[in-house]
Amino acid sequence: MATVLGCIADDFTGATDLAGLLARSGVRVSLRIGVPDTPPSDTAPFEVIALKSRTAPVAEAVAETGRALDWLRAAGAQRFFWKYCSTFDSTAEGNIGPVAEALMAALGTDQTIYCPAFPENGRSIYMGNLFVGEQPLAESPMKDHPLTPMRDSNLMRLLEPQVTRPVGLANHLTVAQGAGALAARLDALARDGVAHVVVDAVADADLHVIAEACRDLPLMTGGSAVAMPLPGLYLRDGLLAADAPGVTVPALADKAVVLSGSCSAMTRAQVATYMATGAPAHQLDPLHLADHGPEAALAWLGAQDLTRAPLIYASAEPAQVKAAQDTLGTARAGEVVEAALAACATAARDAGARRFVVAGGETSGAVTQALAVDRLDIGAEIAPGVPWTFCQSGGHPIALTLKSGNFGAEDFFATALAKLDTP
Ligand SMILES: Nc1ncnc2c1ncn2[C@@H]1O[C@H](COP(=O)(O)OP(=O)(O)O)[C@@H](O)[C@H]1O
Ligand SMILES: O=C(O)[C@@H](O)C(=O)COP(=O)(O)O
Repeated sequence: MATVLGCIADDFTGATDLAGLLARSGVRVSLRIGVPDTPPSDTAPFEVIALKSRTAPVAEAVAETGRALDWLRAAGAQRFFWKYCSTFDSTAEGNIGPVAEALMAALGTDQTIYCPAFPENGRSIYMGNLFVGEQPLAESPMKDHPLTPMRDSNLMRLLEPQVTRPVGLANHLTVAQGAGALAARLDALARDGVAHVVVDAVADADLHVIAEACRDLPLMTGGSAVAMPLPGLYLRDGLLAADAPGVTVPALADKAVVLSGSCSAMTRAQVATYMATGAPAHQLDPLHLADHGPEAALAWLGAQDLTRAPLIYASAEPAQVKAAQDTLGTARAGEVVEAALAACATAARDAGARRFVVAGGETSGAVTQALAVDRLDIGAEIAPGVPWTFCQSGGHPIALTLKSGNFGAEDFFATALAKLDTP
């Protein structure tokens, strides 16, 4: 089926987040890991390409996104969505703005919108300022993010240094008046030459207004939530067949593994909660891994009953992470952990595991690559923004969930595994 909306996401967990919200509609969503080497075939109405471009050099991110755009156009898409983090993770150089401008140039469009709001996960925008729960972005834990510390909460000020053309705002007073008022505001801003429009949203109802007003723009940009109403609107517009088939959940053996490389506060709580259920667990120590490799972890895993879904985790308190980073360097500490979790993933698969719960964005990249997964079908959501996905690895059908560090409730791991049996 020709693709109706072509989406490009700047990281893997963000891509499954977007795909999961689109799949709430029941319409088939397909997610490609990286830009496919082959021309489009067996395409879905919603195609998402997951890139690992959030912190890549700007030129690299722009080039990779351009390749993704070309592939999605070949798949038939005429409308496009650029997905970045709901906390607007970026630096003064990019990559949100430069990629958006490059996409706009390629699509020949003079205006796009920016809406990272995700009310279900506590992200809202008012008068152009982004909030995480009740805290302005710059006062939230995101101020200390290791790669993209967010030290300003104002999206216009964050975006301005990243783009060459004027930035403006469509504020909540306009959005509250409905799609017609928002469309009129966007037109007025376009007449004034404003290319980049931040749009306020504090609730899902605002996202519906925005999607309604912007659904025919060549390019929309934002977090996952503003794309969520699009399938329903496209169905209404006749762009999508109502009987578009959903994803078929494969029959999977119940052997499972949980792999956690995220050190976020929420993931640490999820690790503790899962261990409290009595699940077998093994902690990775980056210093040990740097000297001896993952053999001890692999030996532990090899002795486990995979029907009990053992947990292997490196998740640690900030002081422990800092100690490992001080000794090994930040990059090396991350690499040894990611390599070990990747090795555990393939070992678990070879031992019969068919269900994988993975916590952490970088971790998800490492595990997905090790499992040589190139395409995911999107299934049921476990928590807002975290779906089960289905794919092939090593000739076997497997289920994989890639959880962003900040997402999910404390019982996420057990809930995820239970959900596969009760769709
Ligand atoms: N104990 C640890 N010490 C140092 N680095 C760690 C430790 N545990 C995990 N890491 C690394 O921290 C990074 C966590 O990033 P990521 O997987 O993206 O999680 P999140 O989504 O929470 O940001 C990974 O590179 C991981 O390998
Ligand atoms: O929009 C979001 O918050 C997520 O989809 C996302 O991008 C997550 O990134 P990580 O926290 O780095 O996994």
